[in-house]
Amino acid sequence: MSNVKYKLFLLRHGEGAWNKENRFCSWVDQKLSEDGVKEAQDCGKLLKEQGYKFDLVYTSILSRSIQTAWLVLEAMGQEWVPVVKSWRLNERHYGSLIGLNRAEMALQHGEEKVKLWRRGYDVTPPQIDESHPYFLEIYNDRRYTTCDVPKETLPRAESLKEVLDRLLPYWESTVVPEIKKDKTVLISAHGNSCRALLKHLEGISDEEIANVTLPTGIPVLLELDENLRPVNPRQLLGDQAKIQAAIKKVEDQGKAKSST
Ligand SMILES: O=C(OP(=O)(O)O)[C@H](O)COP(=O)(O)O
Repeated sequence: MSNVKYKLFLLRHGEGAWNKENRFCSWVDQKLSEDGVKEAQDCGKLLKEQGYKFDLVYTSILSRSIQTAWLVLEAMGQEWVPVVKSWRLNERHYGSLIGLNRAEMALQHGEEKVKLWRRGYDVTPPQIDESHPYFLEIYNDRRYTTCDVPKETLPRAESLKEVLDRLLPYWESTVVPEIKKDKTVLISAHGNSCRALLKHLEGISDEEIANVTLPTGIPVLLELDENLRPVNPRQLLGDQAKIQAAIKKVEDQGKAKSST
């Protein structure tokens, strides 16, 4: 359409080891699985075939989003494109749920409760504390001394709303000015940081955002007007039947099932 001024790409990283194991990964720094590497490479190939060219890539400071960005750029032959990282694009902090298996949680607490924890817009899970098995691994990691806030003030659990609250200042101050310089931007981030940004850009209601699911490794193209408002519906690029199956798989992760 004629009033499309900017193209923005959002991408949830390729599958990580804990996506496969159906565990809440969040701020634990899992690498991509073998399938996840392939998803990222396939994503890069698709974007290359379709002729897209990036000027700037933003990632979180979690390895799976950075690795995905590298693999996409490599497959596109655009390795030189600058990559900028911020904790503000990190996955939602799942608090004390980190490391737990979703299907087992559904067995213990019921599928509705797990759905609420996963998709309730303003629902913050219980905070992580020092007794949690992954607390030290997260908060003793040197990357969290490099953030634009003191380590002590970093979140200990977040709702999707709180993700948007920490992401929005970065979006406005850092990403938007680059887009307005006509740069084609790829944001290689996470299921929930991308959902938070989509909610903001598309004006999705608190209720409706619960029904938006992003599969791993599938680029989302947003066509925006000069005020960065979407002009056309978002496009998930690739084989639509496969994309629908991948969305269903993510939604089904919260169904009750014993992992033994
Ligand atoms: O780490 C996570 O997402 P990510 O794989 O996009 O980084 C979360 O565990 C996503 O879980 P959810 O789909 O239950 O919100």
